[in-house]
Amino acid sequence: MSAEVLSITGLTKSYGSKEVLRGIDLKVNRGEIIGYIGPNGAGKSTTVKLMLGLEEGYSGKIEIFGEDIVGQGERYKQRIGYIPETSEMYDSLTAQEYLTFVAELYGMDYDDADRKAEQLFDVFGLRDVYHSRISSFSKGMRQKTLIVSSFLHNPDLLFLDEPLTGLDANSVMVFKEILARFAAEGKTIFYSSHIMDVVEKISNRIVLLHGGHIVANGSFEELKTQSQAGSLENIFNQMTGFHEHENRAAEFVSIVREG
Ligand SMILES: Nc1ncnc2c1ncn2[C@@H]1O[C@H](COP(=O)(O)OP(=O)(O)OP(=O)(O)O)[C@@H](O)[C@H]1O
Repeated sequence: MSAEVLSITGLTKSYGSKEVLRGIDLKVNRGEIIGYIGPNGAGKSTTVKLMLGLEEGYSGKIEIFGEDIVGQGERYKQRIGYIPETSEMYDSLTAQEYLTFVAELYGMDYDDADRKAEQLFDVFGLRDVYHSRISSFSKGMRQKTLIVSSFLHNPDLLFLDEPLTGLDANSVMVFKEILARFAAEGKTIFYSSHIMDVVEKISNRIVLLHGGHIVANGSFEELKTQSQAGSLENIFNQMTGFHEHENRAAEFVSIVREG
């Protein structure tokens, strides 16, 4: 497999008159963990949805596994795993029904998917609820189900949008280790999150989207040197021009108190 897994050139996307992406260029290689960050509404999910073919109507070029996604049909998606930001799960299904259903969509054999899903559930301590309905699951259990569903077919490229939502501290440790091991094996991970200390630690490269443009693209060490800030949180504040957290907080508190 060639080193370049993902290439975005001159990507623009608008919703009505609102220009969300204003010309994005990005190349991602095999085995990289890219921390894709930016303020709320910056267009992170939009970028991911365009790459997955879930949103249409863009200009520019998106190549995945060396080919333009236009004209690839559904084929390239079989090699992709996706944890969406918010997900509509089929609550009335059991975990077993849901996971085997998703796996079959990815072309897996039912029995293989069933055996593997149950084993993966067991790793997360969920074997006892493999046959329970998703509607009875806690937030963390649902998230673990999504994690299992995104990895079940052994994808080469993963788009993970806030994947730690609802996970307890022990499960977070397991999941971070899983990502590091997969990246070392050559899987490529596109990781979108607002939890800056995790992004700082797990990413080989951090890409910051702001105002429709990529305003930073480098390792944490490189960004730290460029911006003279100590943490990714500070780099984020600085590069997005945000210096007023104290004023905003004081205003909020005062309105609540007086209103
Ligand atoms: N289907 C849609 N129709 C109209 N506007 C949309 C649509 N989807 C997204 N947007 C707008 O595009 C912008 C980018 O949204 P997007 O969800 O990509 O941001 P994000 O960076 O993922 O934000 P967050 O950090 O809050 O998840 C927002 O202003 C949003 O309102």
